[in-house]
Formats: sequence, C-alpha cells, structure tokens
Amino acid sequence: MKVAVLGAAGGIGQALALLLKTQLPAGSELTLYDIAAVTPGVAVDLSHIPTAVKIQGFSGEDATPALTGADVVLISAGVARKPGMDRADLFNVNAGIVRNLIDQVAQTAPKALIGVITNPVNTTVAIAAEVLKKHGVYDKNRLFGVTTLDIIRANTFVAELKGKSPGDIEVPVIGGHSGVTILPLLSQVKGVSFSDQEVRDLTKRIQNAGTEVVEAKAGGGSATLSMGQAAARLGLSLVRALQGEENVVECAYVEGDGEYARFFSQPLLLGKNGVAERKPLGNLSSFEQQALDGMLETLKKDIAQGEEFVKQ
Ligand SMILES: NC(=O)C1=CN([C@@H]2O[C@H](COP(=O)(O)OP(=O)(O)OC[C@H]3O[C@@H](n4cnc5c(N)ncnc54)[C@H](O)[C@@H]3O)[C@@H](O)[C@H]2O)C=CC1
Ligand SMILES: O=C([O-])CC(=O)C(=O)O
Repeated sequence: MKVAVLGAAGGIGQALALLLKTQLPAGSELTLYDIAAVTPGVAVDLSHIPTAVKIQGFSGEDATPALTGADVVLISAGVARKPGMDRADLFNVNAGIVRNLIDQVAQTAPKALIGVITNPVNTTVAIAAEVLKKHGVYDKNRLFGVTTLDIIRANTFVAELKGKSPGDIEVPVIGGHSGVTILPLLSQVKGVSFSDQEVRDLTKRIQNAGTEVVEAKAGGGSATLSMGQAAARLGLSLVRALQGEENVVECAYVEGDGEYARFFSQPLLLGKNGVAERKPLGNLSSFEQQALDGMLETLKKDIAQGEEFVKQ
C-alpha cells in the first residue's frame, strides 16, 4: 500500500505522517509532499523511526513524485482559520490549492482513494469531484471529505459526560463539516441515554469544537493533533478495506444518491474500491430530524459554491 500526504509539512500533515509511519502495515510506502522546502527533511526525520514503512518527502510545485502509484491520497494543504473567521472564509485561498492538487492526482493517481481534509470541506470536496470529472476519472466511491474529527470529538465528549471509556463510545455524525451542518446522532449511541438539555448542549459543543480549538490557540491555527489522529483513523481504515478486511465502517462526506444533498456524510461500508455501501441513517429523533432539515439549505449552498468555482 502506498499512502501520499499532500500538505505534509503543516500542523496536520506532520502529525498525520507520524501516525502513519508508526501504524501503516509493514511493507507500506508513505510519501510526503508540500510546497514547503522542509518536507524532505520531515521525511528524513520520520525515517529514523524503526517501522517497516518506507518514507520519502518531496517539495516544490510538482506533487507527481509523491503521487506516483499512490493507493490513498490524503490532502491537508491549505490555510487554517484564525479567531473570528468561519471555515467558509478559507475558500478564497484553499479552493485554488485543492483544484491544483486534484488536477495532479487526476493525472498521476486517478484510481487512488482521496481524502480531503482542507477546509471548507463542504465545498472543497465538490471542487475535487468537478476537477476529477473534467479529467474523466471521477468515481464517487473514491472521494471522501474527512469528517472523522467530528466523530472522535463526539466520542470524547460523550464518554466524558457519561463516565464511560472513550473507546466504548461510537457516535455517528452526519451532514457536513461546519456549524449547523455537523449533526451527531446521539439518539443512536449504544449504552447511554441523554436528557433533552444534554442533547442540545452536546450537539452545540460538537458543532463548535473546531472554534473551541481556534480560540484556545489564539491566532496559532486550528486543530492539528486531534485532526492528525482523525485523518490517520480514516486513512488506516481505507487501507484495511483496500487490503480486503471486511466490515470496515466509517462516516465520511461523499456523493450519495442526493436524497439530502449531493454530498453528505453518513456511515459507509468500505471495500476494495472505496465505498462499498452507503448505510442508511437509521431512526432519527425529532430533534435530529429537525436539525437535518434545517442544515440542507446551507449544505447545498456550500456545495454549489464549489461546483461553480470549477465551472468558471
Ligand atoms: N477536515 C477537518 O476536520 C479539518 C480540516 N482542517 C483544515 O486543514 C487545513 C490544513 O490545516 P493545518 O495543517 O493546521 O495548516 P498548516 O498551515 O499548518 O499547514 C498547511 C500546509 O499546507 C501547505 N500548502 C499550502 N499550499 C500548498 C500547495 N499548493 N501544495 C502543497 N502544500 C501546500 C503549507 O506549506 C503548509 O505546510 C486547513 O485548511 C484547515 O482548515 C483543520 C482541522 C480539521
Ligand atoms: O475549525 C477549523 O477551522 C478546523 C476544523 O475544521 C476543525 O477543527 O473541525
């Protein structure tokens, strides 16, 4: 298996690269790419960790050497939020970065499973899909917006509140990855129950958790270490599914049947070709149903912005 990280010299990229270097299966290859000149050095640094994962780093304008033969490509290249900004404020800079990198993926690794971390995810995934389409290589089962951070946060906050071990809690989080489009399905968490007030408070905290980190870092960026962990979880799940492991299920933001919006995060069964099955959302509480209905206009607008960007 070969995994490429684009944006690998950044806060997320370095954390993710460390986790992949230590957790990818023996015999895997890991390539790091970033415009920053330090990237080959990051790879040299990681290469001293004694695992059977071969690592190489590349910098400059050309991602091709990192992408050649990649099975999985994880993209965290782009700028991060500062206090007072919304994720949507990152669009102006990040839209072009994602378009450029996906252009290169389409040419060099058209069959790779692609995980887009770069914000605003609701929009950058639509950009990625349209660019892949232009190249005639779009497969909706192979493109994922990474929303795993919302899931691991939800697991943490629920476990804290209910005095459970975080490893025993799994909260499905559906929709998109910003504000009201983030919807944790707390009614489906096994082994715990919540009062109406707890549901309201937890939902708000999960939706606002990115901002919680942005404010705590006070101008120093957004979540990087927890995001590295989240992206490693999804990336390793993709690798396990590609290697034939069964019953690998993750929530991610993918193109579905359009019942809610063209792109929507939901539980997915992963397989050797990416998404093997989009799992049903299951029963929603009336609070969750209302929140789902309430998010769709925002989500559709975010998606349309990405589609328009590529058409221009
Ligand atoms: N999906 C999610 O849940 C989350 C997404 N993010 C997003 O991830 C992105 C990265 O965040 P950080 O790692 O904290 O930022 P960072 O600023 O630490 O790193 C970004 C890296 O991207 C590189 N870069 C910029 N343009 C590039 C290009 N054209 N080609 C290759 N590399 C390029 C920079 O040199 C830098 O090393 C941001 O857009 C942020 O909003 C952050 C947290 C969670
Ligand atoms: O909030 C941000 O800007 C970064 C992010 O997506 C998150 O932490 O969920």
